[in-house]
Order: sequence, then C-alpha cells, then structure tokens
Amino acid sequence: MAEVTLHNVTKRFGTHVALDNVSMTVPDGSFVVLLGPTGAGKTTTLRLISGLERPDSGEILIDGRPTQGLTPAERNVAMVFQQYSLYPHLTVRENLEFPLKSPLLKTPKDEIDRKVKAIADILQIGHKLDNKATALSGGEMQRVSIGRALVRNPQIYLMDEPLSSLDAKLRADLRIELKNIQANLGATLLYVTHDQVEAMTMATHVGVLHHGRLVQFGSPREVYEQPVSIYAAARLGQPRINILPADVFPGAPPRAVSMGLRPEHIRQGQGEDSLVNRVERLGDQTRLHLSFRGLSLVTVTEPHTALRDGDIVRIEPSNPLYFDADGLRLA
Ligand SMILES: Nc1ncnc2c1ncn2[C@@H]1O[C@H](COP(=O)(O)OP(=O)(O)OP(=O)(O)O)[C@@H](O)[C@H]1O
Repeated sequence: MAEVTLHNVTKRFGTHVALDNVSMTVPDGSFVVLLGPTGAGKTTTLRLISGLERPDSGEILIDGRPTQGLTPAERNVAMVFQQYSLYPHLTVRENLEFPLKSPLLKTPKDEIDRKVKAIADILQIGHKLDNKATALSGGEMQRVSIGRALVRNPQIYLMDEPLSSLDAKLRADLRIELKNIQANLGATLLYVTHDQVEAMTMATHVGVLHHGRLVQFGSPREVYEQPVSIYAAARLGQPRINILPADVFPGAPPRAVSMGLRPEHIRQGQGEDSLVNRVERLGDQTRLHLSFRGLSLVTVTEPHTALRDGDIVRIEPSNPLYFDADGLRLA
C-alpha cells in the first residue's frame, strides 16, 4: 500500500480550471473522502492520480516516487467508477477473475478461485457467479465492478461514488464491508461521495474541494467541529448547519457577520421564544422545524417529544460558530 502526494497540482480543460494548485498528502492506509458539489474537481483528482489525466502543472507522487510518464497500469491503482464498466460477454466469475489473470500477476488457479469466492460473498453476489454480466440488475453490476477492484492488491483504490446506484439497505451493508476490507488490507483509498453518512462513517480524512481548490483537509470530526468556512461547514451534517445573522443571539465577536448552529447545538427549554412549524418524526430522532424572528431553523429533539406543530419552544445557542463577511470562520 502507498502514500499519495499531490504538490501544487493544476488541471485545466480549455480555459476552465478544474483543479487549482492542490497540495495534499493521503497517508498510507488512510480512507480519504473528497467532498464538494458537482463540478468541484473530485473526479478530476481521482483521474489525475490514476493516470487517466495529466496535470498541467505540479506533481503527483505515489510512495514518494514521481508518477509523471507512468501509465495507469504502471501506477498499480484500481479505480471504481460511478457507472459500472464490465465485460458484457463474460460471466460474473470471469469478470472478477479478469484482473487476476493478467500475465504480469501469474496468480495460481486455486488462489484465483478463493479470492473470487471471498469477494463475491462479501458483495452478496456469490449466487450470480455464472450469470452473464448483462443478466444482472444495475446494483449487481455495480457490485461486480467494485469486486473487480477488490480482488487485486493495488497500491491505491480510487472509488467514484461506487455505492450511489445501490438501494439504501445494500448501501448500508457495503459501507461497513468496504470500511472493513480497507482496514483489514491496510489499503489506501480515495473515495468520492455526496453522501454525508458515508463521509462521516468511513473516512479517516476528509478533503473539501471548492471550485477546484482544496479548502480543508482533516478528520471528519475536525471538519465537522472546526470548519474553516461556511462552505466547509455545510459539507458535513444532516440536517445541515443553520446559518443565521450573527446578531440574532447576543455574544457575537467583532467582525462576525454570520453564526453557524449545528442542529444539536440549539438548546431547548430556555432562552427566546420560537414557533414550531413542523415536527418531523424519523423514528430514532425527531426534527423540529422552527421559525425564529422570521428565520427558519432546524433542530433535533427526543424521538417521543410531546411538542406539536404550532407550539412555542424556547431556544438558545450552544457552541455557535462565527463567520466573517467572506464566510470564513473566526477563531
Ligand atoms: N474532459 C473534460 N473536458 C472538459 N471539462 C471537463 C472535463 N472533465 C471535467 N471537466 C470540468 O472540470 C470541472 C471539474 O469536474 P469533475 O468531474 O472533477 O467534478 P466533480 O467534483 O467530480 O463533479 P461530480 O460530483 O458532478 O462528479 C467541471 O467543471 C467539469 O465540467
């Protein structure tokens, strides 16, 4: 397994800057999740590391070695795309065996059989091994493409929203399996997702991209609790952080323009009156949608709260985050 380093990497498509002077170290054995809205540069980062794209400037190192001029195969990375890419005329088993049958690897037959079976079981496709790839559902095809990456022992796994086409139950199962596999192999994994839960539960590190710039890199907890900006704060947390004018509650420091309150950081029962617009019961938690001085807020409360739509509840902030006029966090 390997460490990946990006040094001042810039990538343009025509005049459009897709990645802007990005520097980042992905530690050996880490699970790095890249976050950012569509167009932020996440896929471009993976494609540059894999060798499918070349940087216009800057350098990418794998285990300290420059990758310039190396083909994707020479980099020994395995990439899983959002859209499955299988050999349609081959069976599931043949698709999974394919990477192991490369003449370079010379994997013995019994080891191939063992690996294919183990991966197929983890991905819950063991009973489909003899099906043609075309005779599978979309979710099954996606699992086979994840399997094709996992049977190999590459230096780095690159995965671009690999679970997004799966149903919620399978996504939850595979989230745990992928995390286990990565931890057991000690694999270095870069992962793109829009899913907050995937980011919070799987990542050892989160990289937040904004218009091609890396604006924060740290543990999920660090990015959640100490975001550098409103933009970074809004990337993690469900429901999203509430952003309010800084002076709606007393105590704002000088230069503060906005206040960020995570839903769990609105204390109930004391403070100022707010109106309960809607009580949203989700089973394990209940969300309150509040109106406060003409602003909308979301907070969480006990699952069995007696509050109802139209009630008045007193609220006050705890652990507020403050941001300046540019949306940057004030220490
Ligand atoms: N081959 C290409 N030719 C021209 N522009 C491209 C190409 N690939 C990416 N771009 C542009 O570069 C920017 C970054 O794209 P990228 O695919 O990395 O975004 P992303 O963060 O992965 O988005 P998404 O979440 O939609 O996958 C976008 O504005 C995109 O339109």
